[in-house]
Amino acid sequence: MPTTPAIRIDGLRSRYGDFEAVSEVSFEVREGELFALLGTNGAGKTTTLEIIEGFRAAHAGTVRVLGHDPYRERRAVRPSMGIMLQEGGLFADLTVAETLDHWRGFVPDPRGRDETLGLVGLRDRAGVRARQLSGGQKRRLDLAIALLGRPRVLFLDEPTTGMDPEARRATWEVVRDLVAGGTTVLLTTHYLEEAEQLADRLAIMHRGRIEVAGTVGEVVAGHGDRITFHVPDGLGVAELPALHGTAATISVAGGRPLATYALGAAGLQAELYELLRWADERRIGLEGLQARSASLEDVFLRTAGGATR
Ligand SMILES: Nc1ncnc2c1ncn2[C@@H]1O[C@H](COP(=O)(O)OP(=O)(O)OP(=O)(O)O)[C@@H](O)[C@H]1O
Repeated sequence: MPTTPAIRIDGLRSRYGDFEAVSEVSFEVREGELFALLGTNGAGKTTTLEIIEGFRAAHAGTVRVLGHDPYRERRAVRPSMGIMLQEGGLFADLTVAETLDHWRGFVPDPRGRDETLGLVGLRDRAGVRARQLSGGQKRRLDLAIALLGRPRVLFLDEPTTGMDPEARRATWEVVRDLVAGGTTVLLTTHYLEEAEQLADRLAIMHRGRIEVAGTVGEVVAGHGDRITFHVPDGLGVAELPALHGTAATISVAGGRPLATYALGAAGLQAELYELLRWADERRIGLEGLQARSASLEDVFLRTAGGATR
């Protein structure tokens, strides 16, 4: 049975003066799913998020969070929302415990302080002042503040920026547990691996519009396969073969030229066979040879380059 989406955006537009930062954006976030909003710099993610959070009015279109207009019916919906601000809630001289105590005062029936610190792995930092925390620990304290009200809908704006890989993975576990417990999450991130790890569905924005949306599988489908290898020493780029008519593009990886074939319809097996036969006949070893499906990063880079338009 279809349920009402937790977030529904339809035909959203937003302008700064004459400049349209968000143009006709529509998407839904279902109750209990994690939806990732990705995009190039300046794509309009923050503007979209601020409108959904109720901080900014839309110029056109409809926005509903749990069935309410988050700007006009703020009081009805705000208690159900958790917003992870970018260090907005931290006071340099308050300890971690004092920071949470301060914010607990604004939330009806808040989550316990120790429980919240335990959730984000900051229990052993309770007595440390905010200004003495590392960048990643500050982000975890921002997350703790957002979780105090046991939100039904949680907004995470680049939640793991500044975290080391271990802290990032620990935060992903926290977020996974929240989603497993029924929390709806809208995430923005520049880390594509984060979206691949966490998102049930995602959208990629570019220049104010959503260019592609769906599950990771749906988004990468139709973007073909990739074959890559290091261009052998002494071989000119012009000497590389075209595989079923597709020429290699050259980038630099590890200080060496890397050949990439973005393949289409012929299929990976046939094109790989053609390449290996070519190399065999010339007794050339293909170092670092990889054959794989398109990744989210491939789709993102194509979107950023305008290739999907
Ligand atoms: N207050 C403002 N006044 C004028 N233009 C703005 C303002 N805020 C944002 N913009 C412009 O609107 C566009 C969208 O900005 P937004 O911050 O929403 O993008 P973003 O996707 O969050 O970018 P990033 O990933 O770089 O944070 C950009 O071109 C930006 O320069």
